[in-house]
Amino acid sequence: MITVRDLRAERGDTTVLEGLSIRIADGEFLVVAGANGSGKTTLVRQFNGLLEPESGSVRVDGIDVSENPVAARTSVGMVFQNPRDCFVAATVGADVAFGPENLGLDREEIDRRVGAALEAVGMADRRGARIDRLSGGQQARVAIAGALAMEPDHLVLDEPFGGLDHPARRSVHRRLEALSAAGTSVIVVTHDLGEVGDLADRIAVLSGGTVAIETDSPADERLAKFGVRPC
Ligand SMILES: Nc1ncnc2c1ncn2[C@@H]1O[C@H](COP(=O)(O)OP(=O)(O)OP(=O)(O)O)[C@@H](O)[C@H]1O
Repeated sequence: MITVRDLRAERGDTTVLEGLSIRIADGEFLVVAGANGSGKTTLVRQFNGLLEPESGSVRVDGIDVSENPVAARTSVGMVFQNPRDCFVAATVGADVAFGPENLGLDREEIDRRVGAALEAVGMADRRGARIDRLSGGQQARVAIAGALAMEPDHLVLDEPFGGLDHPARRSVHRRLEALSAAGTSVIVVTHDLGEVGDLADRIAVLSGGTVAIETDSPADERLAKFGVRPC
């Protein structure tokens, strides 16, 4: 469970979020939507301590993120908008294996996780490929595979599907759906609901620094008023 209470967050000298509270249950598939600049990235980066609240609290599985960011980073996996900055190895397989290796898992388990994660993003046949020779969309898929291979309790994806073609998107969506059904909370940030809206248990729309509306339907007519494209 991720619990945000009365969060106030600033970027530079601007207050981006104020009085924001939300609970994300284990196994919930939550879409965080809202117009550009509404604070979606600012919110989710609090979940693993990349940003800290000015006031209020963020707790992951009962542990305050400010007090124990290491615990939060272990249990909250995150895929960023610009994956290019996040690669740590030269080849696809080595990069996806990096996280599981740091968890101290044995080689067999690491291989299983890397194989399953690359399969989920349609890159199983590119394990030995050099990352700097991949297209932007392929790099985005490797970044998603890296987070999947960690098998975190909570998985946050911030605008992850932009560069992905339709088969890759569908495959990743299926994997996210399965993870959520198995108890992982999945949080997807977007301003364009597309197909992901149909997967969501809940869509939370940020506006005015807080959660302006919550709905379980991507067809909810109120969404358009907040700069969210329904499909
Ligand atoms: N490093 C920064 N320094 C100052 N202001 C920032 C910084 N990063 C973001 N902001 C501002 O904070 C506000 C919220 O940004 P944030 O990235 O959280 O919004 P978002 O909803 O994720 O936007 P988008 O849909 O464009 O990705 C914006 O007004 C933005 O200009």
